[in-house]
Amino acid sequence: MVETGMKGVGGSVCPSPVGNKSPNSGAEKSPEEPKVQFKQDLKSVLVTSVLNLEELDVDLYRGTHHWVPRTQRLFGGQIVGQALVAAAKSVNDNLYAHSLHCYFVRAGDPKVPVLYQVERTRNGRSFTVRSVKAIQHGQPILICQASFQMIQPSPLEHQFTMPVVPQPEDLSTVEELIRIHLSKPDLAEKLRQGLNKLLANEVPIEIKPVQPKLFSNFFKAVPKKLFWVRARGYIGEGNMKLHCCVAAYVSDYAFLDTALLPSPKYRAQFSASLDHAMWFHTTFRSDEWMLYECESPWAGGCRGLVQGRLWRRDGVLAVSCSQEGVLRVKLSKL
Ligand SMILES: CC(C)(COP(=O)(O)OP(=O)(O)OC[C@H]1O[C@@H](n2cnc3c(N)ncnc32)[C@H](O)[C@@H]1OP(=O)(O)O)[C@@H](O)C(=O)NCCC(=O)NCCSC(=O)CCC(=O)O
Repeated sequence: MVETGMKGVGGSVCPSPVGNKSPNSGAEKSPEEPKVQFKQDLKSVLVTSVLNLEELDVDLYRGTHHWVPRTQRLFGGQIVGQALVAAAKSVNDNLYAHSLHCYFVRAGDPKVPVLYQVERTRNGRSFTVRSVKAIQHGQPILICQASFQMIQPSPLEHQFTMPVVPQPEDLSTVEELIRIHLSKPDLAEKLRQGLNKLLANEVPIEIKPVQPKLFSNFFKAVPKKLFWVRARGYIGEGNMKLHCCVAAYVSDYAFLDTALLPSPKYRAQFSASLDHAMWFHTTFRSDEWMLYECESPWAGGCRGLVQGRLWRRDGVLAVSCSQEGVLRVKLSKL
């Protein structure tokens, strides 16, 4: 088990009802991840800092920020991840998050920490529910309900099939793709500045787009994108509660802009997630590559709906997500 310093977010791996049976096991085996030395040495900042909440009182925690988006409002994934950490601290070790539902009701202020107040809504025989309020300046910025369940195997099991895509070893990271763009001598200066800003970002997530073209948002496309994603640094096996909190962080990144893909002539003037829901199906490692399959079935009324699936690379559906966001757009000059 990983030593996280996170009381209550420890525990063993969750053998969930959907189980650990890999659709790919016994058939084609995924190539083993090469042991990259720095990844083993460098513990994920998500574990050491972002999700390492300070306990102020019973069911009251304080969280600080690591990376703040250029919008200068707190990253939604950080707030959801921290809220889930706070909720998980108040449940028994034999209970695992299976879902959460959140509303982002105010922009988070990066200048001050966030307080997380947990209400023990109900303890049941199988299911336990917690409500968490994330507070800044005396007012809620996020309300979150998280539900936990004890391990209950069931004969009822099915899942969709994971899309067939190139393996992460055969794809470039976002940073590598940006450097390729930057090496082009005819690159517009404004775009160069924007790309350099992106490179300077210290997002604790690594991404390898399956369709790199779509990440530039210049091409009209169906509202669907796929990318491999993992937390930067080492987290390790064994702490499933922590991996769920990291997945909550990761799942909000580059999610909502899936709704912009069919309309490349517009760019978002104001975009923010309004709500976020997640369902955790089985065990996974958030510091290992997972395929994020994002699609947007609908956009309208200055809002976009996005749905996502996080696949383990052995073909197991690990997490499902949904989000609606506000999207106020203007004609793009590029
Ligand atoms: C969504 C809102 C903004 C609610 O919208 P409201 O319109 O009620 O709020 P508001 O404060 O009155 O307005 C917010 C901004 O929208 C503008 N605005 C409001 N109504 C408008 C209208 N009808 N037409 C044009 N603009 C309008 C306001 O002028 C203001 O712009 P100005 O600001 O220019 O004055 C709020 O609930 C909120 O901030 N929630 C938190 C959302 C959030 O932070 N989510 C997580 C981060 S998002 C994220 O992490 C995604 C990450 C990713 O995609 O990678």
